[in-house]
Amino acid sequence: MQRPPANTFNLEYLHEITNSLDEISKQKLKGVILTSAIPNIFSAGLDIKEFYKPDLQRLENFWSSVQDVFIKLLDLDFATAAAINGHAPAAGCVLSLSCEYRAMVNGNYKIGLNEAALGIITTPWIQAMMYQVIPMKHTETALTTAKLFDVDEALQIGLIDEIASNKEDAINRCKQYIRKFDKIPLHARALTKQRMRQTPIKILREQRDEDIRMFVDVVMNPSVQDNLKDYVEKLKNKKKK
Ligand SMILES: CC/C=C\C/C=C\C/C=C\C/C=C/C(=O)SCCNC(=O)CCNC(=O)[C@H](O)C(C)(C)COP(=O)(O)OP(=O)(O)OC[C@H]1O[C@@H](n2cnc3c(N)ncnc32)[C@H](O)[C@@H]1OP(=O)(O)O
Repeated sequence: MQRPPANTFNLEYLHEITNSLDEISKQKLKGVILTSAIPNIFSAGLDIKEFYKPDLQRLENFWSSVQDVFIKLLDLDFATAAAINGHAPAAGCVLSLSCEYRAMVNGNYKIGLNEAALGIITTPWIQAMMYQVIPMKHTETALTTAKLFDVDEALQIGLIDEIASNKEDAINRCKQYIRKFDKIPLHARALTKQRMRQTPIKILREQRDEDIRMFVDVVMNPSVQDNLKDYVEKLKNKKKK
């Protein structure tokens, strides 16, 4: 990913990712590694500008495009791994959860689902992605407290699989993970993976319209917009301090 300054997902970038995923799906790949070309930031999640004082039509398109990306990512036949070379809050974390394996570079980085701190809530399919990786009880506490884990905590709780010394090491560990499937028939691997992930995939496929409606309702709530205003201000003012 290379969308400076923070690899945030806006509508256009989501379309680019969808197109890339469509393109790679046609190829006979062994696996895919997601990483960032931006030092210290894997992805800062959704672009807050998309849902602070939004245009309604664009907001609906935006969430529908978020759904497209994650339906495709969760469903990829081949192995997926994330070399997390920096912060991965919110949708940055969700992106890594869509992969089967996560190696995170050691450093003063945070990963987790902090949506509640913005006054928004995680959708059921995102919750399912989290509790398929870490236990339900930890998921509930992490989501309700908007917990961002440091690298050691993330390993301890199982949110990441390994700690890497740098980006290259993280990518190598991802490659090693992908090589594990060299002798496994692709079809069996893909079907097993898709069955294991059927909860978020099913919710995404069968409740798309309802999910968009809930997203729009939550985001357009005046108190949520007030929270987002404060959050955007806080992000802007960080630099001035
Ligand atoms: C039933 C369900 C119904 C409804 C559901 C509702 C919602 C859907 C739920 C969940 C989906 C996911 C949501 C999200 O992803 S929301 C986004 C959350 N992201 C964050 O909170 C991260 C915010 N950013 C940071 O904390 C820091 O930037 C970070 C630690 C990542 C990096 O810090 P660093 O000091 O290295 O850089 P900064 O100077 O802070 O940032 C650089 C630059 O980037 C801008 N920035 C950062 N993050 C965002 C963002 N998410 N959106 C837009 N812009 C962002 C930041 O302002 C700086 O800009 P500039 O000053 O112009 O350089």
